Amino acid sequence: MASDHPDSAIPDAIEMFERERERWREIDALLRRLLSRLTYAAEGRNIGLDAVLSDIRLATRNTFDEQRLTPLLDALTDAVAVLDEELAQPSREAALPPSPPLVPLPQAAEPVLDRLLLAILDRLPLGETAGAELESLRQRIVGCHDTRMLQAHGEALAALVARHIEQLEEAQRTASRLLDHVDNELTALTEHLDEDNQSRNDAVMARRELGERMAGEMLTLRERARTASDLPSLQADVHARLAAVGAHLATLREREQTREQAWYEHTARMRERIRELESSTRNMEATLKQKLQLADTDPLTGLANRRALEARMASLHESNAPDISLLMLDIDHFKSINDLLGHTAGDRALRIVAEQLQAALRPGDYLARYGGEEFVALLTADANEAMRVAERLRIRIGQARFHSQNQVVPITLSCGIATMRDDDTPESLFERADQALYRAKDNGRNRCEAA
Ligand SMILES: Nc1nc2c(ncn2[C@@H]2O[C@H](COP(=O)(O)OP(=O)(O)OP(=O)(O)O)[C@@H](O)[C@H]2O)c(=O)[nH]1
Repeated sequence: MASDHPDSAIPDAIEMFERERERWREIDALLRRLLSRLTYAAEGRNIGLDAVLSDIRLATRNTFDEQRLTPLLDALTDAVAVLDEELAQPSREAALPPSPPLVPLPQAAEPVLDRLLLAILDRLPLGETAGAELESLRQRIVGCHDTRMLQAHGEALAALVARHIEQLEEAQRTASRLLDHVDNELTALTEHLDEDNQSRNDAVMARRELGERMAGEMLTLRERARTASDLPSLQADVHARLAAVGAHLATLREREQTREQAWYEHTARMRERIRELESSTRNMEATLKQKLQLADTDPLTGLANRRALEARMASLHESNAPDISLLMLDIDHFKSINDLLGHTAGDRALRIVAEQLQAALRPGDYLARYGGEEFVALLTADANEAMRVAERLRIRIGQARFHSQNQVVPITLSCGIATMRDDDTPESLFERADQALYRAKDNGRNRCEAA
């Protein structure tokens, strides 16, 4: 989580970018493995197609090499077109060179692939910009059982991940540039202080030099007074010496004034630079705070997202806070709301549920959107109190009037509740609440079950 201390905002942000980049790299690797499996799954239909699939596997083994992939994708399209033609004209089969026997796809392969892609999608942190694209991809994957289409969706997902990694790297480069800027300004400030010190040392030396000269003049005068034979020549000598001392003083004053003037100008310039530095640091801090906050916020509902929730659970666990209960709240049959009323209405329903839940909780309680149509509330409450709160939330959502296409759409939710035990970790607490939620679903939905 971001610290409020200004000194740590930049390192926190850089650390966050590093973590995010690592996560996206893992996803990137996962997608490449997935793509590789997809190509294996599609093999055995046509020699040409097999060759292209093998090349695609090689081209994506370590990274997505766009330059190599683009011609391969064209070749893939051609190979698939040939395959389509072969399938459409079985009578030509005899004239074609013998193909290896068709290896039937395992029955479970396609549904597994679409579930696998959906599982990856669910694990992706939905940034504000990627969110809409990912959701549209989700819609295309749901219910799709065509291996080739799934492969194309996998590639689209991979491209999106690659773009996101690029954006993260750019954000990290920006933070580094800002750090360099601060570093340069601080170096300039240190140099100014060094110069200032030097100038003070010079002034001290000049004063010491004047003191020594005055002492010399006084010594000479005293000697002249002792050996002087007549008063007029002594007077003339005293005047001459005093004039010399006066000249020394005037030179020193002039030098001091010049030095002082230079010092004022230099200091004014430095003050200006410090003001600029403060202002750019403030802007930078605000931008980074905003970025950190966005990284912890679900763009659709404005609630904390899964990442923020996990951090919150970890810190509650570390602090040994007593009486922590976790409520896992899942909207019932949400898919049918999407299917019947459309995705936009589904989004609106999610926002309304989020508002209703937030309004029904106490200020100290913590609410997050865990993903999809699932919300999590963290309460300071024992098991009995947690059940009361969960029931209150369930009833409130059941009574909320959600309107779409001139009809009232009933929305209910099911809830699983777990209260932290001594031997619990954040994961086990979550797991127990999840199991209780499944029981609530199995037992008919629109109900709460405690672990
Ligand atoms: N509109 C919208 N739909 C979403 C979003 N995130 C996930 N979904 C959809 O939520 C639906 C969840 O469906 P399921 O997991 O089958 O669950 P359900 O229909 O609520 O059924 P039960 O939980 O068993 O009662 C899927 O259709 C997802 O596409 C979102 O941000 N907006």
